[in-house]
Amino acid sequence: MIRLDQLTKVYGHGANAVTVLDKLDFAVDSGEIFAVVGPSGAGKSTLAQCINLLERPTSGSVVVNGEDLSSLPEKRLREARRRIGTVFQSASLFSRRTAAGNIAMPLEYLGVEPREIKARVGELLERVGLAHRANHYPFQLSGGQRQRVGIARALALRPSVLLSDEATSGLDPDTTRSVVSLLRELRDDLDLAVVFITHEMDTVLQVADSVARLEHGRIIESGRVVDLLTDHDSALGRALQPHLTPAVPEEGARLWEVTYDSHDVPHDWLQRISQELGEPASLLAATIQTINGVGTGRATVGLRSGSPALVQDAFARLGLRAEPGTLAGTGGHDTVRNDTAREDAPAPLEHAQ
Ligand SMILES: Nc1ncnc2c1ncn2[C@@H]1O[C@H](COP(=O)(O)OP(=O)(O)OP(=O)(O)O)[C@@H](O)[C@H]1O
Repeated sequence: MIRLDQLTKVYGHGANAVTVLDKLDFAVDSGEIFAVVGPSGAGKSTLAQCINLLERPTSGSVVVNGEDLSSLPEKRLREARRRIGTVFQSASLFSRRTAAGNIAMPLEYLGVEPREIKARVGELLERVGLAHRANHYPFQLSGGQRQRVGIARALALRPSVLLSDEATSGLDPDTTRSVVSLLRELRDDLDLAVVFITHEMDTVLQVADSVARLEHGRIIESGRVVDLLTDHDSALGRALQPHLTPAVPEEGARLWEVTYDSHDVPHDWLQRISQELGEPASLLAATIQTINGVGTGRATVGLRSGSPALVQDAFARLGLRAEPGTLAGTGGHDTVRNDTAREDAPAPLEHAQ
């Protein structure tokens, strides 16, 4: 497991000092994927460099399996760094080395026996599904395959922590899904603590067990993904939901924005709402998914019922929260970058597309 205690990074001195990371605290257990999301300039790259100790924190500590790595002298630090494997954006492979040659590099630096290197590299290629590409050079591999080589290289020294620094940024959606599913497999099979740094909200939902939002060097909200998604008051939970554009309801119907407000919502809730209110409920938009066995999501529903209190009570009895909606749609955002604008300024009805 990895723990950050009051991790702070200040660049510059005196009047020129800039606090880029400000007393960050979080812990990631073995077998857990913890995402850190944040807009450009939030401090994500600096955080990645402090976690793998390419940068020394100004204060605070990075503790891996109980040992404070940030206070180690340089020589011992080199050894301790092996406990953290890093996957970078675009894999950062050496173009003159084959896939196998890239994966072998950390082992070669350590002076591991060639026979042992060969066996370990073979095992790692197999592990990431690239045994048939061992002798291909990076330019002969797809973006997703290069990223798999990067992951295999990061695992070469059997780390207990895997740091993914924007590893899926720039990949197409299918490739992202396949890299994410590999990371989840590795989390389970190798019991890794994975720190997944990204600016892509969509990917967080696919990969993470927990998530923290970093802004201006501070964690402003964090929690288990499933808890955030079922917490109506969570800005991060809302930002994690895909954006929805509801269909236009039939005349006279009122829009309701419905969110899962409990871990225990029946699958047939729409039917039950219709039965309870004695009228058809039209589903105008919905994004519903199961995360760790818990149903989460949001929907836009059209209803003619007159009494808002009656409608809200009916939804509440099923573990759902209903608020009067607008045609501007519900939901979150593809990336962190644009969501402040959307949250602060929901489009009025007449501007709906
Ligand atoms: N060596 C440095 N000296 C001074 N300021 C720095 C240094 N490195 C980063 N910063 C500042 O720290 C802040 C955070 O930068 P960082 O690159 O960590 O953000 P980021 O979230 O990774 O952004 P992006 O997503 O755009 O890469 C920025 O304001 C940046 O200008």
